Amino acid sequence: MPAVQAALISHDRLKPQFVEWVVRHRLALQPHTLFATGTTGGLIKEACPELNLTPLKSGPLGGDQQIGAMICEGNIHAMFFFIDPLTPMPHDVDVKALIRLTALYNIPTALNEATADRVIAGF
Ligand SMILES: O=C(CO)COP(=O)(O)O
Repeated sequence: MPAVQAALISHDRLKPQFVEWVVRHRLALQPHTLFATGTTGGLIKEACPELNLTPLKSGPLGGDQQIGAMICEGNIHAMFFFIDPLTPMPHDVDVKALIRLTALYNIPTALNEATADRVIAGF
């Protein structure tokens, strides 16, 4: 697959699982330009400093909306977002809006590990 710009995001409870997933797939991710919400991005940078990753704002502070704006502008081509379906979030509306935009713009979107494994297989 030609180089894509991908978004990497995880809610707190899934962050250990998500970072492990990124480490496992770092060779597949390496050629691509990656953007992440703030806390997720910081953890990925610690685990895989070789990745070309730009952290944005933390999700609750507008990071999901930043990713959504990039999708609208055609600058995100895939999203890996381990969502937590069991924890209420203050920025739930931002999460919903982001997922809506991935549907609207037909962006390959992985909301759990099983889907992420299949989407990354196409990279
Ligand atoms: O809350 C998030 C996505 O909704 C993730 O944000 P952080 O990566 O800053 O924790």
